[in-house]
Amino acid sequence: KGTTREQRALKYLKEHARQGDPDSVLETFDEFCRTQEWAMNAAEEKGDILDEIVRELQPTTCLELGTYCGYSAVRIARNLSPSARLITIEVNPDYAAVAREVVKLAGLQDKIEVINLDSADVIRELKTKYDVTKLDLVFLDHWKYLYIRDIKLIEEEKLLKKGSVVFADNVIIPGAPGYLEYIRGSKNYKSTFYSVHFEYMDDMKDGVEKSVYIGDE
Ligand SMILES: O=c1[nH]cnc2c(O)cc(-c3ccc(F)cc3)c(-c3ccc(F)cc3)c12
Ligand SMILES: [Mg+2]
Repeated sequence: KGTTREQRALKYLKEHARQGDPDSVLETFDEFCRTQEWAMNAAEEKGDILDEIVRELQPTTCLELGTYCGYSAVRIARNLSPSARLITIEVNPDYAAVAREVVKLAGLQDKIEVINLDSADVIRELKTKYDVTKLDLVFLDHWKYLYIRDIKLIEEEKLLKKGSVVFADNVIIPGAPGYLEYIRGSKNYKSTFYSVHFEYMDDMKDGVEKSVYIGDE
């Protein structure tokens, strides 16, 4: 079959979701993952916690590391205020291409910017090239070994302010070696762990970690 799983998911979304309706795109993607093929979306319990964070925080500037097909980008952006924006970084060009289509299908292309580059390179240029002053919300959902590298880089760039939230997926499966020790051991964060089901798998447990930045500006 010449198509990839991500292309098949996009095809399904284009055929079954309502254009311009983020909720429909998410519901349809969940249906695809439950009935056709599993995909690594921060969905269900993970998505519910993400929704809660966005609704409570009302972030103006959000950064997501690891776009994949754009599911969580749509999930975040659908709850953002009119002038708020999400920058999401995806190193894999095939995933980024699908994500851009999913974002367009949801009608959120004015709120979401998908960048097909390495996260470290973009983080270093957020202030100068991407017109960012501070990040209100960071969602870590890319490669487990990069969580600690990138959070340190974000701190180095002084991109966090008191109250900024760093939300990390997969801290149990597959785990984020070093990240949990680092963030829980840091005096600059107040962290909370949530035990959740692994996306679309009722018999597997994963974990997400919500860390509020309390350190110096
Ligand atoms: O890489 C991921 N990035 C962001 N979120 C992920 C997620 O929510 C789940 C998984 C995941 C998939 C299958 C499995 F059996 C266990 C875990 C992965 C992942 C991990 C290692 C891999 F080798 C390939 C995929 C990611
Ligand atoms: Mg994940």
